[in-house]
Amino acid sequence: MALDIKICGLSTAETFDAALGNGASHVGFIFFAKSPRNVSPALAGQLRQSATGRAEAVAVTVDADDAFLDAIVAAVKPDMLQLHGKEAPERVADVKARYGLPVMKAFSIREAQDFDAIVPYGEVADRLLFDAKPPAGSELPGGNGVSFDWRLLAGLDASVDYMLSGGLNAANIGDALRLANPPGIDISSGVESAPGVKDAALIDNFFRAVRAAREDSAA
Ligand SMILES: O=C(O)c1ccccc1N[C@@H]1O[C@H](COP(=O)(O)O)[C@@H](O)[C@H]1O
Repeated sequence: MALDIKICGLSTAETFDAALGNGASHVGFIFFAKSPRNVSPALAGQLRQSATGRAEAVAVTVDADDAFLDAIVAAVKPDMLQLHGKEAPERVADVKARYGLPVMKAFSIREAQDFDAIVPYGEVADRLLFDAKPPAGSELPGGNGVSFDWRLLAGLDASVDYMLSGGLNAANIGDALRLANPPGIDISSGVESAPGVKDAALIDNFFRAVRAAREDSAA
C-alpha cells in the first residue's frame, strides 16, 4: 500500500529540498502567528514553487477567516488546505466551496470516543488528520510533539482516509506504522533540532526509518 508522507512546518529552501528529495508526498506550511513555524504567505509562495509536480503543497491554518485564507491561497496556490482549529462542518464546506480546494480537517485524539467527532465531517472533508490533544497550557493546537495511543486507530472504519500525526519521529515511526497501518503520516517537530528549526539530516533520518520499517513489514 502506498504511504503518503507529509513534512510540515517547513520554512527554508534547504529543508524543503530535503523533504522533496526524500520523496515527500506533501509539504506543509504553518500560518499561525503563535507557532514557531509560522511563515508569511509570500515566503511559502516562493518555497512551494519547487514542489510543483513533485509534492502537494498544504497550507495549515487555525480558525482562519476568509481574508487571511484569501491572502494565503493567492500567494501560495496550495494544493490542499489543512484546517487545524475548531472549524465546524459548515465552515469546512464553505472553505471548500470558496477555493475549490481539497480540505484536510484535523481532530485531536486521546481516547476512542474522540473519533465520534469525525461523523459530521464525513461528507465535507476530503481527508482527516488525527493528532494528539495538546498538552495543558500549550498555545498550539498541533506541532506539540505529543502522540496518542495509535492502537485506537485499529477500530476505525477502513474506508476513512486519514493522516496520522502527533509526536512522530525516526525512533517511533516503525511502531506507529505497525500498530496503525495508516494511509498517510505527518511529522513536524520530530524533524527539528529546536522548536521551529527543521533539520535536513533529521528529515533524511526519518525517511530512512520509514523505509526500513516498510521493508521489514514486507519481508
Ligand atoms: O506545527 C505547528 O506549529 C502547528 C501549529 C498550528 C496548527 C498545527 C500545527 N502543526 C501540525 O501538528 C501536527 C504534528 O505536529 P508534531 O509532529 O507533533 O510536531 C501536524 O499535523 C502539523 O501540521
